[in-house]
Amino acid sequence: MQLEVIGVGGAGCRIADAIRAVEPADHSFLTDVFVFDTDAATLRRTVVPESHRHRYGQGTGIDADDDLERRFEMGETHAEELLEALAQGAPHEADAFLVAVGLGGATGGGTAPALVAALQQRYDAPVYVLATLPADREFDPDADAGDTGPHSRTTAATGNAEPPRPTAASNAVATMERLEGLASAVVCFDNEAWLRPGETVADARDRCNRELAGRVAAVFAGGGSDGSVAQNVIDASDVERILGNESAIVALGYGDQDVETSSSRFGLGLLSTDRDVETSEAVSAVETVVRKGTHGKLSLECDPETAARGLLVVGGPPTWLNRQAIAEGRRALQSTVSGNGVLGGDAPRPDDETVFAAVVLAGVESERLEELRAADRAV
Ligand SMILES: Nc1nc2c(ncn2[C@@H]2O[C@H](COP(=O)(O)OP(=O)(O)OP(=O)(O)O)[C@@H](O)[C@H]2O)c(=O)[nH]1
Repeated sequence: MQLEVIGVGGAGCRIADAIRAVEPADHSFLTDVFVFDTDAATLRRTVVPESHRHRYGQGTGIDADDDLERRFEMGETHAEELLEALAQGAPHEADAFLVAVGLGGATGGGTAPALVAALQQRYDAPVYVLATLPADREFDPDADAGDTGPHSRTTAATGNAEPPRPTAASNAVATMERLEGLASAVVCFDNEAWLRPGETVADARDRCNRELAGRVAAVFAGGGSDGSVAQNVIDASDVERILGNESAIVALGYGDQDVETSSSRFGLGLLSTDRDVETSEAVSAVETVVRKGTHGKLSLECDPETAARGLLVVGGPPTWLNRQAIAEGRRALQSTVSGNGVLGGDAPRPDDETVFAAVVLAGVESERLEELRAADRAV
């Protein structure tokens, strides 16, 4: 499918950049990647072409004000301008939009609701939101036991200082509420669960963004590449069926395993040939990655059994994609989620040396969102 990615605010721009970086050369799935921010420096740091960067809101005074309510108004004022900026690309060719944003701040969280509403109105394609949730240590001085000292925002590892964001939980909750009923679905990535003890978001963000971008690519870039055809292509309408159009909360799972795809007849790598793959090892690899994808670390911690719908994409070198094992993986996912809407597909990647499973759990219930609401109420 063809996805149009729009990053808004600091986190959104960096995540959009990271998604662009993982687009496989032999399998493009992005119509365009745009980055929007009030901050020129953030835009400059992306590798997105200048034609696809847009600075907005300067000179209004609001860009210097971090009050989220005022930023919601600013979002509404500028939504049309942002849609116009998309005309530098080919938004009409997109099967879906993905608006990436870090919840907790004012810029991205303030702009995303109006931008999502405007995109929904202008285009027929679904508009998904990819949202990071703030970590406790950003707004709660006592949260991270691994900190280097009381109320410290500097880690011993890198010294990456960050100003606290006392309103991060409240901002995240307020933006989530606004997105309800506007976004087709909200894919969440919880920074709290992905930061290591003592790390700040600034320390961890490149690693987190790579992780998230890899999951996004694995889901949205389904299908074959380099002339190899998937047995079961996951297309835009499959993704739409699973993500829905009712602002479902979505968690992404991922598991992979390196596999040997060639063998050397003389032991020195002089004559390397495609290796025969035993059925049992292919089955075992698929089983392993599906298990990791479903029960390993999710982008948002939740009980997979609360999911209303699920999607499984298994990819890798074609000889490793055992059809029966993939079908069995889909059945296993079906028996895990509570609803009965589960789809599965394969993504042959002849040049890869990794078998992977990407899992989408849609309509999940997550305690983390409840924790953020509680933190908001406690302010
Ligand atoms: N995963 C991830 N999270 C990030 C990143 N940068 C920031 N965040 C998170 O996103 C939240 C919002 O940060 P930004 O995106 O920089 O904020 P903004 O939308 O530009 O808004 P302001 O800085 O308040 O103007 C933070 O509270 C962090 O939780 C990033 O690169 N990756």
